Amino acid sequence: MMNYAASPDPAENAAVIAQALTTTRAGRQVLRGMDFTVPAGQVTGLLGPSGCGKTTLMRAIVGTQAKVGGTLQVLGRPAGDPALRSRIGYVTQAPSVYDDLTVRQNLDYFAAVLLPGRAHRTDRRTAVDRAVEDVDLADHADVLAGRLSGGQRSRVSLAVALLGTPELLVLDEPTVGLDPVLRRDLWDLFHRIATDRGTTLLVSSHVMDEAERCHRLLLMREGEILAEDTPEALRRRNDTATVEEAFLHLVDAAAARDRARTTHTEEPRP
Ligand SMILES: Nc1ncnc2c1ncn2[C@@H]1O[C@H](COP(=O)(O)OP(=O)(O)OP(=O)(O)O)[C@@H](O)[C@H]1O
Repeated sequence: MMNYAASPDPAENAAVIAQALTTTRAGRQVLRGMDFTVPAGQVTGLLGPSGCGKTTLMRAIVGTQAKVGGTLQVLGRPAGDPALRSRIGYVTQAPSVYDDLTVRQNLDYFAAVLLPGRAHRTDRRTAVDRAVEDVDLADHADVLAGRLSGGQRSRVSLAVALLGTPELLVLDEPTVGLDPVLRRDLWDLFHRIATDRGTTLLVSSHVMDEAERCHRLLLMREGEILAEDTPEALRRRNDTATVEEAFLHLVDAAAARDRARTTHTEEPRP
């Protein structure tokens, strides 16, 4: 079983602090009063079944989600504060790259937005070279993005997010559809980014074996936090061999509580 060292008190040095966080989408409550922290400089996994609200939560953190209630502090500022824009990298599920540009041209384009002007020419080139190396696409730098595999295109998106050397990197299911070797390589990259640069990573997934690769986990179900802890502590506390079993145990317990609550509410008065 993998164990990554994590600091003992995540709240002490938190990149994200949420209190009573709520939001609605299309009139439906999607986040239902969430309290959690994301420790700085670590890889935190956001795991939960499809539709539980992972993307919505990430959108709230990066400041693109409307109608967010409660308190949400990101890198010491309220979520959505314009000063946070250059400090956060966000990679959505759909790779945002231009198919008719090469990998390098895509990165040059985004680098020009981040670091405009002749004065930044050298910085732009350095940032693009480093991002291409980071995601291991140096051999494909001159290939059109439209001719890349799905995994390679996801890595171009990640390279774009790395260009601005963000303090917080929010990655929405970055390993979906990738083969096991690429998934392992990407997770190694996430850890290198956290260790070498002190970057905070929040990575969503619904693949439970990826949970074991995180320093810390936020387990979600139906817009609520089921558990927030290290993989090791979750296994130990639930007396299970894997995080997946711990998660299922917690889901069953939460479902039983919901059922009991419903039955109780429906009982006729004497
Ligand atoms: N654009 C939208 N308008 C209205 N409701 C939405 C929209 N996008 C998502 N929802 C609803 O919000 C809820 C949470 O969706 P969200 O995409 O955050 O879940 P998720 O956990 O990221 O799912 P997945 O793992 O499938 O990506 C779902 O019930 C979904 O139907």
